[in-house]
Amino acid sequence: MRPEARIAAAIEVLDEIVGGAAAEKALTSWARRSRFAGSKDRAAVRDHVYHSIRNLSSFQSIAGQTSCGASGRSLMIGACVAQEIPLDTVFTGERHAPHPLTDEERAAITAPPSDDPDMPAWIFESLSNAMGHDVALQQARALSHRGPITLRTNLQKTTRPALMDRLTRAGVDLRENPLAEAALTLVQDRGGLTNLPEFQEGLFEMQDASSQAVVEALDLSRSDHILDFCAGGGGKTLALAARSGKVVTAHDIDAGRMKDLPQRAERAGAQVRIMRDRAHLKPAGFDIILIDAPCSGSGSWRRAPDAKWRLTRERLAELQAIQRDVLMQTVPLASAQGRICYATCSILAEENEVQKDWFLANFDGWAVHQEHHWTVTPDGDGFYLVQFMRENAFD
Ligand SMILES: C[S@@+](CC[C@H](N)C(=O)[O-])C[C@H]1O[C@@H](n2cnc3c(N)ncnc32)[C@H](O)[C@@H]1O
Repeated sequence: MRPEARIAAAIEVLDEIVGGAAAEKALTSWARRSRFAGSKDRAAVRDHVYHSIRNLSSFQSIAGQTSCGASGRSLMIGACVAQEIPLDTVFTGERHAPHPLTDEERAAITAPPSDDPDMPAWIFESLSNAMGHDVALQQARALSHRGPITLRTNLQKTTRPALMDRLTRAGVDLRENPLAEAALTLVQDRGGLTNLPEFQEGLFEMQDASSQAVVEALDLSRSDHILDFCAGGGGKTLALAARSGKVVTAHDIDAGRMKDLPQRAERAGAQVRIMRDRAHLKPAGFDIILIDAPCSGSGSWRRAPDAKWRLTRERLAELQAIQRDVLMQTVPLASAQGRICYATCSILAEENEVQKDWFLANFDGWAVHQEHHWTVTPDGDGFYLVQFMRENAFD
């Protein structure tokens, strides 16, 4: 496909997304009906689409439109202006290119805004209240860029330098990521990593560096019984198992999410015990309980940018209620010295500090052992971790 045809395809997909379709679904259905598109075309259309959703408000404003009146065409006009792509070379109307700009469209174009947070106003206000306007704007702008692609070296099977050496010889351009000791981040974007023999041998998993850093922040050395209470696909379960060398119990309310975990654990050489039924988890039986809580995902909105435009106050309140429920459920499972480690991939105080304060106010005898924030940076996503411990268990 020519560059203009890829932009026309992005316009088509974006129209579906602003009409309410989920971004991944809209891209998949476009790819299905566009058999002529090769892998590079699909990647290029995807890049256009994700970049436009991340910057939806800015690009709409360049095209002289509001966020409410978003359309694929105005978004791509804004995207081209922002990237200094001459509009007349793209909007030509020839073959599969989008049709030329009308006089009205041309007259509506304005300069790119410098301080648009590109998120709903109520969310930006909440971020600003928690971290101050300038930091909030810096975080919002960080979310408008593409996120890094990072691998986690399986330290049970190899070392980071050894893996880096093998992958470099296989043509993968990587850098050591300072956020986590097992993290290697792609310098040059490329797909197909999970087809490499190194992946099949279990030498690495795909995992954001902040997710890895959360696991690295936990002291697993004196913890024999480790529970990943919201295991999902098991990314953190495997990291916990690799780091501790111990059996990790994995649970999730939606057991279906853990369906690939046995196979992933086998590939990694990790010892994972899956517990589908919460009633079978041993009371007072765990020294480390990781809660990788369901959340807005605001710290990783670079990867799922439509989520930031869809989050509502009501949904956030629902998530907070679920997070509190999960915290409550884990208290009876913690051993006398046990730690409850509550994490979110969110930068919203409502899901982080507010939940910490709620826990401390509602559970007597518990205190904060450690608290960490990871902001959205070129190295990793935004994450939060607070570790609670019984006051009488402090050394
Ligand atoms: C952020 S995801 C976990 C991601 C996973 N830890 C990983 O690293 O790949 C949150 C998970 O919490 C699960 N969850 C939601 N409510 C829960 C509950 N009450 N008890 C246990 N798990 C729950 C969801 O099904 C979802 O898989």
